[in-house]
Amino acid sequence: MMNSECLIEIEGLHTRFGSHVVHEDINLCVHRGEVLALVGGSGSGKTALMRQMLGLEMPAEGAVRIFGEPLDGHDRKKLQSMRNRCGVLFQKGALFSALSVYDNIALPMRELHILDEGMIRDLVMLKLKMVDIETRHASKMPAELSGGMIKRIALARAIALDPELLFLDEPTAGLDPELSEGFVELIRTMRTELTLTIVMATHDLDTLVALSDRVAVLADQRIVALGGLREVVGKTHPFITNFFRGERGRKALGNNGDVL
Ligand SMILES: Nc1ncnc2c1ncn2[C@@H]1O[C@H](COP(=O)(O)OP(=O)(O)OP(=O)(O)O)[C@@H](O)[C@H]1O
Repeated sequence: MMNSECLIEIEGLHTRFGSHVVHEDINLCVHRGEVLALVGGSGSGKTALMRQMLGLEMPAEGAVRIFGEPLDGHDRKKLQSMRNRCGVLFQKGALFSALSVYDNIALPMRELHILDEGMIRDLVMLKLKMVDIETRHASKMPAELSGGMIKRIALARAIALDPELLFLDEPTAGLDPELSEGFVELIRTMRTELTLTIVMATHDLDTLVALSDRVAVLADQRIVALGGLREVVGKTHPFITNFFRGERGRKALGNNGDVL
């Protein structure tokens, strides 16, 4: 049974690319208001799963519902209106290089065709403030910006339409530890201010510890563990042991593997 408490619900999902099986029988409920982290080895299908949650790709088998509605069988307009309730910060293509900071953030607003330029201007400036970027940078091009600024501006674009649901693919990849910490803090603030539900893929344990309420571990084409960090760390799957119990894990979780 589909559960009304689930902002995203996945039932019996299979993903295949030709003969390559990526997911087999994935079942998952993302609760409203939670931060759910997807972890798994490279190629375990974290990005593919998020793309299917957004309806950018369709599963070979199974069903995905977001906001209580199935993703298949909709016309483009309906699908677009569901996507407008989602913000996306994907690893690749964080910003359009040919557009200024201002135009990058304004783009999703303009695509709605209901806001006038004055209103868009106010909203762009507000979003820049929310991500701690001074408005004087609005006319800059992405090539003139540091990696940390690009992430913040990409986040400003992701929240341009005040989404309920935010997808983050490796949000702190490519940032040094200090910038990464600042960015995580920003996401935490944003989460509270905007009462967001977040689905995030990450390899970074510090990000995972700082942000996630629950963790879903993808391995062997399935979700092999799902729960709070403490619960997941206690499981004995080889991926989990390697991922959480190495030197990196001890640093992020504390010497005893304690997450608190
Ligand atoms: N459109 C596609 N066509 C063919 N194969 C694909 C496609 N998208 C993903 N794959 C394959 O599916 C598998 C899962 O890819 P995905 O990018 O979801 O993994 P991931 O867990 O996000 O990996 P990473 O941590 O490296 O980003 C990979 O083997 C990838 O090559």
